Amino acid sequence: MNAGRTVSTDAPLLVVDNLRKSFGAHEVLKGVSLSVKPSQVIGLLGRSGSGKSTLLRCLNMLEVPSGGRILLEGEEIGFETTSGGRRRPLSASRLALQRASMSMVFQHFNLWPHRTVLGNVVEGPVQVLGMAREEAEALGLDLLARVGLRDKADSYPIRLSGGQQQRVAIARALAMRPKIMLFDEPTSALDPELVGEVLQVMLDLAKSGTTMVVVTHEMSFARNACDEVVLLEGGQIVERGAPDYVMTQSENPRARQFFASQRPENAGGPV
Ligand SMILES: Nc1ncnc2c1ncn2[C@@H]1O[C@H](COP(=O)(O)OP(=O)(O)OP(=O)(O)O)[C@@H](O)[C@H]1O
Repeated sequence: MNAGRTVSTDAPLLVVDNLRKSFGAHEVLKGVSLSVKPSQVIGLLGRSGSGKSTLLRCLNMLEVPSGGRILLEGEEIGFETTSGGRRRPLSASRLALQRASMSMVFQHFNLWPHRTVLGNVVEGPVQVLGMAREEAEALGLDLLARVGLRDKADSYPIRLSGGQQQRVAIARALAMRPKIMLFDEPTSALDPELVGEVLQVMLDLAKSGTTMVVVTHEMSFARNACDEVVLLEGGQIVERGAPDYVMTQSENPRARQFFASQRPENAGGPV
């Protein structure tokens, strides 16, 4: 257990079962299985090209898996079973609702430049969830306060630093009231001096019980915020477990090699 939180012992919120993904002849995910419990924070680690982003993108169907299943609270993501027992892809509108329950924060924040910060945060709840604008704005202001940007509500993204823009993107993702937050290397496009403020927001979310799956190269964050880290290599999970164990005690040669290759200043200490 990390970040001073209690992870629920409930049934898994998310189950990934034998997930496969190929791009043409290139098999990128070769049967990945994992589960995420409510309030758990899972770190996906591994070398460049090991399949971390592809795995995350498959979770909410930004990439359609080639095989396997993903279940959120027992409901299959992206597919439904007809009354005749046939499995078929979900309609676009139902898929949009499922996606909303697994909000994603990307490396590049992609805020709408012509909308204010608050406008960026409220658009999803209004358009996708059908929330009344007034309610969405109240929620948006609360979430902006949570990421330390309440005073920027009326600013336009261009006036904000990269770190601030990424914090807006986190508020925007939270506004969908997701069951799980997915983070795809949320700090890797930032100047080094802006990384800490984003990691701190993520650490606060972790402490407050947000269920999170995080692809990261930030070893200190993985160590301090994650309940479990999963090491991917060549599209397969080669090690998993508590961060301290996986990062410093595992006897698995691939894990030892991977963590030995990480920069020392990135391998421990505060976020
Ligand atoms: N849309 C795509 N079409 C073809 N190949 C892809 C596509 N997306 C990813 N790949 C390939 O899948 C492999 C895994 O990529 P992925 O981005 O999942 O790795 P990663 O572990 O997240 O790497 P990084 O840390 O560099 O982001 C790579 O060889 C990549 O080129």
